[in-house]
Amino acid sequence: MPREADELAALFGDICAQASVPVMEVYATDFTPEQKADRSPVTAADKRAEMLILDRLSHDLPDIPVIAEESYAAGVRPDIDGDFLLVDPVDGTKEFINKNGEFTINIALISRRRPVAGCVYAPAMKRIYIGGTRAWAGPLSPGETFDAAALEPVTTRPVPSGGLTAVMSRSHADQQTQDFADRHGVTQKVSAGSSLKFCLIAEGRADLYPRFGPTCEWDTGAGHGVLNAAGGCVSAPDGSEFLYAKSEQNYLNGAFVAWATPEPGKPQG
Ligand SMILES: Nc1ncnc2c1ncn2[C@@H]1O[C@H](COP(=O)(O)O)[C@@H](OP(=O)(O)O)[C@H]1O
Ligand SMILES: [Mg+2]
Repeated sequence: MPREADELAALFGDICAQASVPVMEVYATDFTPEQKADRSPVTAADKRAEMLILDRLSHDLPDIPVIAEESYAAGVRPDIDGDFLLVDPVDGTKEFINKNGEFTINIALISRRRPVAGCVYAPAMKRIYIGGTRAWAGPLSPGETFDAAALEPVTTRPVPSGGLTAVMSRSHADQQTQDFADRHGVTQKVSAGSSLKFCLIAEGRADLYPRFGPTCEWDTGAGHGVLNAAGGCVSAPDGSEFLYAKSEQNYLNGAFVAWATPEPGKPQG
């Protein structure tokens, strides 16, 4: 469904743009974070943006079930038996709370256990990424109308002769991740919050993103979709496929590595 994937990515862009309004309203206040049952933080922004996104999706794509971070935490668990949507209304909640701007709004479509369309929007950084058959990125201020025609195509970069740049979690970096980078020719390490890490590779500003700490499918689906469309891939550290729809393990991901190349660990010359 090539064209459809691009249309869906643009639809997700439009919905993320709209969802940025409540997110940035809360961001501008002295909000108080709460703790979820798993002790991870949540704010009014996550809840308000997720309600808006779910409203739009139920109207625009009524037949596709949705797994959304906050609803899932509250016990909403639709049966998945085919295509489904993943929603993370504020990925990088810690970055949101720390007010460093590195948080994103994420929507992805998963088909046959793989992302086929996605949008990652970083409203505080005023940048949006969408991916379907190809990937595009561009400036977008919170509350501005989304216009797919205003975006530029983005692609991953060939291996730089000076060594690889790895992008890693700002809040969840660990020794295993550092070791993987050191074993794979990384000469520069950059920290970033949220799904922006996939997007930095997608637009040719980094070469890999190793992640050994836990994430959930809604944290990765949209960024993974953008990266695939830009010419990269995501795999398990041993090179095996990184798949979605892991309902039996509560959509929890295992370790993965995002690469700038279409095959894991095979840098282009
Ligand atoms: N113990 C844990 N279990 C599941 N996911 C975790 C986790 N610790 C961190 N994460 C995930 O890592 C994401 C943040 O990644 P990063 O540190 O790269 O920005 C979080 O997204 P949220 O901020 O949406 O909760 C959260 O889902
Ligand atoms: Mg998240």
